[in-house]
Amino acid sequence: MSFGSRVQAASLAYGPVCVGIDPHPGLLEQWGLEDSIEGLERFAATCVEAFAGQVAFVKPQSAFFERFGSRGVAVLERTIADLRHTGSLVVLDIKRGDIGSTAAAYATAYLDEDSPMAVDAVTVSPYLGFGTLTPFFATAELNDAGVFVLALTSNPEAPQVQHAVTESGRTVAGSVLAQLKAANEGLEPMGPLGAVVGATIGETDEDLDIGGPLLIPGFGAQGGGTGDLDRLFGHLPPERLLVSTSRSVLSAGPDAGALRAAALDLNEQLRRS
Ligand SMILES: O=C(O)c1cc(=O)[nH]c(=O)n1[C@@H]1O[C@H](COP(=O)(O)O)[C@@H](O)[C@H]1O
Repeated sequence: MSFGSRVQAASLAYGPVCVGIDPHPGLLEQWGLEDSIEGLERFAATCVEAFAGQVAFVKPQSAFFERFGSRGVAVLERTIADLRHTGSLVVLDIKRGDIGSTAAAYATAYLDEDSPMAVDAVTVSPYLGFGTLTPFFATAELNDAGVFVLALTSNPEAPQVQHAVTESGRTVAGSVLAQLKAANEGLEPMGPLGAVVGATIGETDEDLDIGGPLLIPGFGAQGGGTGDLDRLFGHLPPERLLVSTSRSVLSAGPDAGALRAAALDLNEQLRRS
């Protein structure tokens, strides 16, 4: 089943919420856990218990695992294995991007089903040139996986690069979005190539109708709300929108039931709005 079909099915079944698994030092403390490998293991296992098969999308943030070295990466690997094929799609947040030959190695590491770290989709950065992402797209296609390309990110520093105007007269973000749209063209119910567009970007004239999924961070802790979602994305099919939030759901922990309830409540709220 294509990634686009899987996104549509998961979103229709559960709603648009993508819960970020970000074992942030502040959250570990809030959950009464040590900022240690044992704390990380407990945090990740609780997230699996709370969210696996309960929400459409989960997005582990690799950085918070990598900071514990190889043992942290081993926890990430186990977390991915426990989350996959439960009904929830795993979007691994790695924001990788490099020259083509190295990009091919990253693509194999995360999108080849034979890899121990294989996931349903990854986040990538286009700032070495959109063409360097080709190995990610090719490996995704072979494995029915997806790729989310940074376009209009949620952080306040983003416009400096993303709003810059290119030789074509388009902005950098507009150029990324246009290339994704061209690559997704004709694919139903949507193509496998997504864009990252923050809920916090304010107004935009860019064409967000790329024929693929949008990963929408910045909802909750970074200030994005339902009004922003309606204004920016209300014209798009809802099953293409992955509303990503980490801290605002995770702060309901450490009880797995309370975490699950927070995610399900948010899905209800977004479905109604
Ligand atoms: O790709 C992302 O998920 C992402 C893109 C972006 O533009 N902004 C952004 O905050 N993120 C990630 O989304 C998560 C934000 O978490 P909260 O602000 O706690 O909801 C972090 O893991 C960020 O790395």
